[in-house]
Amino acid sequence: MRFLDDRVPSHDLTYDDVFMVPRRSSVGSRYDVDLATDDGTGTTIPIVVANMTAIAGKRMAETVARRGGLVVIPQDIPASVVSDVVAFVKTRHLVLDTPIQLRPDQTVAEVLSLIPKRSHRAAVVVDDQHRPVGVVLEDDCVEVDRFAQAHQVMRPVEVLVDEDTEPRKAFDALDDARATLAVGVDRDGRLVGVLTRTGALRATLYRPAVDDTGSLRIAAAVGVNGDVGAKARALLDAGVDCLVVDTAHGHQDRMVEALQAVRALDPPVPVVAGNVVDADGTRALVEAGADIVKVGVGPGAMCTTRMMTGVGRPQFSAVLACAEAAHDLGAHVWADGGVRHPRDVALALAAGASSVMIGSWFAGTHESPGDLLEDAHGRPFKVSFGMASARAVASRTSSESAFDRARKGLYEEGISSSRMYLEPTRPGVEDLLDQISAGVRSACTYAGAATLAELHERAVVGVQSAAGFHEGRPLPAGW
Ligand SMILES: NC(=O)C1=CN([C@@H]2O[C@H](COP(=O)(O)OP(=O)(O)OC[C@H]3O[C@@H](n4cnc5c(N)ncnc54)[C@H](OP(=O)(O)O)[C@@H]3O)[C@@H](O)[C@H]2O)C=CC1
Ligand SMILES: Nc1nc2c(ncn2[C@@H]2O[C@H](COP(=O)(O)O)[C@@H](O)[C@H]2O)c(=O)[nH]1
Ligand SMILES: [K+]
Repeated sequence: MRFLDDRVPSHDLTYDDVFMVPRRSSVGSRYDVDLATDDGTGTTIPIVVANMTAIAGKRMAETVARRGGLVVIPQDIPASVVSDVVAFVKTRHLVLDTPIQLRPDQTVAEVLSLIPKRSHRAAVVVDDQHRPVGVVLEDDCVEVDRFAQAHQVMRPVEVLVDEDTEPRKAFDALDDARATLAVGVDRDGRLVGVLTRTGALRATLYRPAVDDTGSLRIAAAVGVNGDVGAKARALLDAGVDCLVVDTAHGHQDRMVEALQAVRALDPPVPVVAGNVVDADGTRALVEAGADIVKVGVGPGAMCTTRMMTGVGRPQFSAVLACAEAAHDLGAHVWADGGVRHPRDVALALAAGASSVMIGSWFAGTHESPGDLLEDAHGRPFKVSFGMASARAVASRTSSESAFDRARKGLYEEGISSSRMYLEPTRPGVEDLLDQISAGVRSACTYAGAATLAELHERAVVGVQSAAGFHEGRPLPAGW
């Protein structure tokens, strides 16, 4: 990446401060761009979901890995639960989505509480042999007695496909039948998964992030406190594909010791560590054993660190400086936090990040772990909170004494409760991934890049005023 007309700015920059200029391109189509990363994580799109309890759970993990990204399970989750989550993700189908399954006698009240867990807004009713006997769509439950049972409201399975059916054939079958959901079964007729038309289309556009055995990939985080080696060992035994050693201030002795403990295990997976914002911090973590350095202090939507401490660095400059230092040592960086638009992802990649970590934006989706709530105007939202918020600290320290908990509770650097509204036209994380990958593919062709490495190499970035940023915003309601 270079700055436009080689004018290197004298101050640090955020994503909003910068823009990319188009360059002569020989990349004829946005579909010719390969979004795979080269950082050893095996991802085929440069998106990592942040290790935040309100965001990264098993449903998020399977959905994002199926589209080629990676989800980091937070450090606060008990090891036995992480083990279950990894086992769940590793057994997911690469094309079919995991449906909500109902017994025929489950009530409509239960159905309505479960359906919002899926952006396809449906559930499959199975018999005691696990064979599908019907499908319930949300519309089937309108003005129905809450104690009615699933078998009374379900509709017949309109499109039944073999689990190995080509996505395109499933798409055509759905189109012919004007049906919403194809139900996939194994050779014994037992339910394996479901597919919508959009799901079939996505199966042809994305490549899942899979391990050597063809199972979906997943990452998990450890903090820097306690027996880091033992915790990392447990995560490796559970089968995680990437270890993230995570703390607010990554450039500290305790992090270096934690990385040494992890390295002593000779982990067969990439090790990520952070967070830092400058070349010194990056070099310290790479020298202590990190393959990938996580960059960003303060840009996160739930983060109050900059307001509390004055510490941090505008994220575009932080990524640029850390990526340069990491590349010199043969390592990589993830740009962590502060992403609000697809353009921010493109700019972080242009600055040299191999992947971009997103948290809060994905909190407002069907796949985040929280319950779907509605505000007074009926707008759906989920509650999100920061990992250094009083709420997260209280849960992380629940086994400690009341005194220690109260003491730690004094140091909060995150928001404990925020509403993340679902975008009406993009309520699922896959809708957001579509939007982001479309934006990044397009950015690559504007830069004349067929890969992410070429984007970093070819990008020409200029610095703009607030008016410049403002001009780029769409004006759907005129002015
Ligand atoms: N990217 C960002 O800007 C930030 C991210 N976070 C996220 O919040 C989560 C919790 O992280 P964290 O608060 O580090 O908690 P951790 O549980 O990881 O503990 C951090 C350890 O580092 C010590 N420490 C020393 N200086 C600091 C400091 N300035 N801030 C925080 N800890 C410090 C703490 O000791 P003691 O408590 O005794 O001081 C504690 O032992 C992580 O997921 C982290 O990524 C949090 C803040 C900023
Ligand atoms: N200072 C804090 N930073 C936090 C907290 N919780 C998470 N984070 C950081 O934010 C990113 C995600 O950024 P987003 O803009 O996509 O939400 C995450 O990976 C952490 O580095 C917090 O409580 N305080
Ligand atoms: K912030």
